[in-house]
Amino acid sequence: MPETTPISAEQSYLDELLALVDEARARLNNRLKEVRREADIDDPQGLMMRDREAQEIALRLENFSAAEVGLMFGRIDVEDPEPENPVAGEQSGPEDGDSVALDRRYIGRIGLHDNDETMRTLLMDWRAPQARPFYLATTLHPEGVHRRRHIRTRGRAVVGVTDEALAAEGSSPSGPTDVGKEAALLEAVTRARTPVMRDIVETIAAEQDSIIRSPHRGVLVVQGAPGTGKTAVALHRAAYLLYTWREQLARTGVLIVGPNDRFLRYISQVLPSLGETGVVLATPGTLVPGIQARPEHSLLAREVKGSIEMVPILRSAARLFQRVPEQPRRFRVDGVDVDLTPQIVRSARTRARRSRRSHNAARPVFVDAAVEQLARQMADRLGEDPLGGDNLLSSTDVAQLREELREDPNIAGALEECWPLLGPEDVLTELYAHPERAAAEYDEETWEGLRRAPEVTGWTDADTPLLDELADLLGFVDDEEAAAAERAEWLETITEAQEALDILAGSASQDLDDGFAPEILMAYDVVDAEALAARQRVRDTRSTAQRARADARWAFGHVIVDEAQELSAMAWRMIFRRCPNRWMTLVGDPAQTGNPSGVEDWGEALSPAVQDRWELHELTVNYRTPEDIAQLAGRLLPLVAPDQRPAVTLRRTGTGVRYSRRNQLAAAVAAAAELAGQGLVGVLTVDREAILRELAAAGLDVDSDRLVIADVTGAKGLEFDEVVLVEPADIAAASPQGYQDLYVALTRATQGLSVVHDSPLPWPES
Ligand SMILES: Nc1ncnc2c1ncn2[C@@H]1O[C@H](COP(=O)(O)OP(=O)(O)OP(=O)(O)O)[C@@H](O)[C@H]1O
Repeated sequence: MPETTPISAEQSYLDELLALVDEARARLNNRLKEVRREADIDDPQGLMMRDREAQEIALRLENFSAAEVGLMFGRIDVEDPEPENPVAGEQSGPEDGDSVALDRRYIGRIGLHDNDETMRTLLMDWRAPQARPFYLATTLHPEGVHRRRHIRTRGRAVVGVTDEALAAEGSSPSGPTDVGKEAALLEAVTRARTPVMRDIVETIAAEQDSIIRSPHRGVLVVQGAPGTGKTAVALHRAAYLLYTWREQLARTGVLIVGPNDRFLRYISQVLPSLGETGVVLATPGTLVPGIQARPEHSLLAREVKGSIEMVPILRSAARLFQRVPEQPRRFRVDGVDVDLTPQIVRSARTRARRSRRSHNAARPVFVDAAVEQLARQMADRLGEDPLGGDNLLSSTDVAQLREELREDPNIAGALEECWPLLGPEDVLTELYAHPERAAAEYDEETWEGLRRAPEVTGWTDADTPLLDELADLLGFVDDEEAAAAERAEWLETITEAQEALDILAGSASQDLDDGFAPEILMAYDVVDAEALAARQRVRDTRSTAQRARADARWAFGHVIVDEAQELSAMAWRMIFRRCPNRWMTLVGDPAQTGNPSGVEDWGEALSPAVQDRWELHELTVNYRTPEDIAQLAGRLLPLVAPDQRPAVTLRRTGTGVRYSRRNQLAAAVAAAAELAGQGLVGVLTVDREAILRELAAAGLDVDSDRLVIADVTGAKGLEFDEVVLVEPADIAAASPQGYQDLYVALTRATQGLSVVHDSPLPWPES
């Protein structure tokens, strides 16, 4: 009999768990095959249910695959009066001598139960409340944990265990603390980086855990220096909330907003639960359905368009479409002249504006008021009593006149010119063509920020919040109209389906004549137009995330914003519109604000939406940058955030800070790649295109996914093993937020930093 070691014991346990996973996976695969076989095209309802089931199974299979690596990573023996898995022979007692029962809990990426009727927990999901002591226990505050074990695995093999004695067993508060945790942590933070972020479930720190599991149902702001785990915490909180509030959030969805597409790709696979159907990942530029925004490069445009001043400017831009003609216009209706006078339009406009409805919703008020006055004018002319008595027309006659006026296309056209049905893009296009009209009270610089050459089309991410604001200001076409449109679309679909079937039926006989096997099932054999249309409809039964993404007015159950310091006042309004319940987690660092209209002060940014009803949490430990690089970045702190204290750096050393001349760039990048090995190199510069060309010409593989060449905006929130910083003085000088950008650039490296420059270094001497 080979001797049982802790590693072999844990290996047997892991084997048991993996067998369960394999079994569950086989069952799911079989069920998936069955579901696909059972699909009955004639039963739209059944089809929908099966589609859903297939989707769910696929998701669970994915979750199993994602959780398989590092399935279990920890174990605690913790005091529990009713242990589910009692620790055999260990009824150790505290000092007062009472015996205390211990429960052995294995902690992992997912939860697993025994298959029998006991449903005994074999593996505790890290998000379960009972797993929490694993993260919180320290020698000083053991939280009832007597022993904690960190289990390291590679593939399906256990490769190491580290034990810590926390309470009892002779541990003393003066003894070494958290050694196992530190070993696991050091291994995690020094690991080579890949283009996608890893989860931190094995080593979540207590200060991070309290944010992840915070029961706060309002706005939670998480602030911390670069590398303190803000992104990690935000994503793990999303996973935790999805686990804890599954029902509610599956229906309402969770929105996660990040600064750019590369960042969204970087975080998209951190946790399997983020792949759930209720999670929408978006940048502020993609939040308005149907708009594909490109980045806004003009600093002035970003500053002007992000400012809260845009609210009155947009309002007046929309009002400019509510026009009063200078001259009366005469129309002939039923042989009678009617004059649409400036007074009539002005008074109808006042009535509509006073209704306090949005522009489009107030349009019927405007039309009714104008028609009413035109009808009165017409009645005066038609029904005038030659003897000077009361008007001869009855109220029914006047009502009739109103209808005639309303249906007269010339009058309808004239009223449409005075108060048109508007879309956000109409108004913004007009505003950018003539900013001096709507922003008459502002200066030339503001107009410059708004103006756009007529040949430019499409929108930037600074325009998206304005389009969203306008959608609110103008109002959506009213719901009844929307329902009518949907009905019309539905009928059209049925007609199209019938036509498609007719064509199919025609070509099928052709095909059969051409010698096609008669047993090939033709669409018209199995489905008629109604059923086909119905099928399309059930196919359109989209997931929560799909529906939320397509609906500009979707109210998400929870909203998470990463790099929240980048949001302008207008972007905040857009985000808050999507979260009427104000249950949000906002993570960011004002010292890294690159957007000239971004956040300098949380209170100022949030007060318009929540006053002072928000909670601030701070993260204090930097897990990313080695000490030498952190110290260099720290020299900028007095310039970018004088009130902020630098984070405690977890890592003492990396590969160091190196300096070289500008003409040595290619060599510096090659050396960085050598040092990074399998890891990532980030080249950060103000001129991405030029550097890309230069490095390609020097023979470097610029297409490699291990080499990222980016400006600072494109590197926000990301990290690289080695960073090559090109001409830091240029970054500092490129914008009013140049030092903030430089601070971001200096804090991206997990191992080493290479500074390539001819210009003097822009940071203060130490
Ligand atoms: N408890 C932890 N255990 C192991 N690694 C951690 C832990 N917390 C954070 N990290 C790692 O530290 C790195 C930095 O984390 P993250 O990107 O979340 O920081 P951040 O505060 O968002 O940084 P920035 O402000 O630069 O965007 C990541 O690689 C993350 O996985």
